[in-house]
Amino acid sequence: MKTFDSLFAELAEKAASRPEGSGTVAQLDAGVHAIGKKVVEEAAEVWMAAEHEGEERTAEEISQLLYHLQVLMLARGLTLEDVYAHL
Ligand SMILES: N=c1c2ncn([C@@H]3O[C@H](COP(=O)(O)OP(=O)(O)OP(=O)(O)O)[C@@H](O)[C@H]3O)c2ncn1[C@@H]1O[C@H](COP(=O)(O)O)[C@@H](O)[C@H]1O
Repeated sequence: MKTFDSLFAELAEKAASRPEGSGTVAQLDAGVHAIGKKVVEEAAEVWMAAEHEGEERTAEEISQLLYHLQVLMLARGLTLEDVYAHL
């Protein structure tokens, strides 16, 4: 099963190798402003799912929020250690 750390490693590799058709590369090219909007959008979807939908939908929305947070980290050149230092 994919984990937060293994997804980040996968996304970092995509950012470096820039494979054709990668949504992550497209997001990174769109920039911090666009990625930030996706983070806010996904956060709202997490909130709505948690209030009005079931566990499965809520978990799915949370996974999407985690993904977009990781893309934002990469766009800003942050590592997992940079974030974990504050946990
Ligand atoms: N885990 C994810 C992931 N979670 C969410 N997303 C993106 O976030 C979107 C979800 O947003 P919504 O559900 O709001 O759908 P939407 O509004 O129709 O999406 P958009 O039109 O805004 O793209 C999806 O369409 C994906 O673009 C993800 N995109 C990629 N991954 C994983 O990241 C890795 C690299 O992916 P690529 O860079 O695409 O190869 C792979 O392992 C993927 O499984």
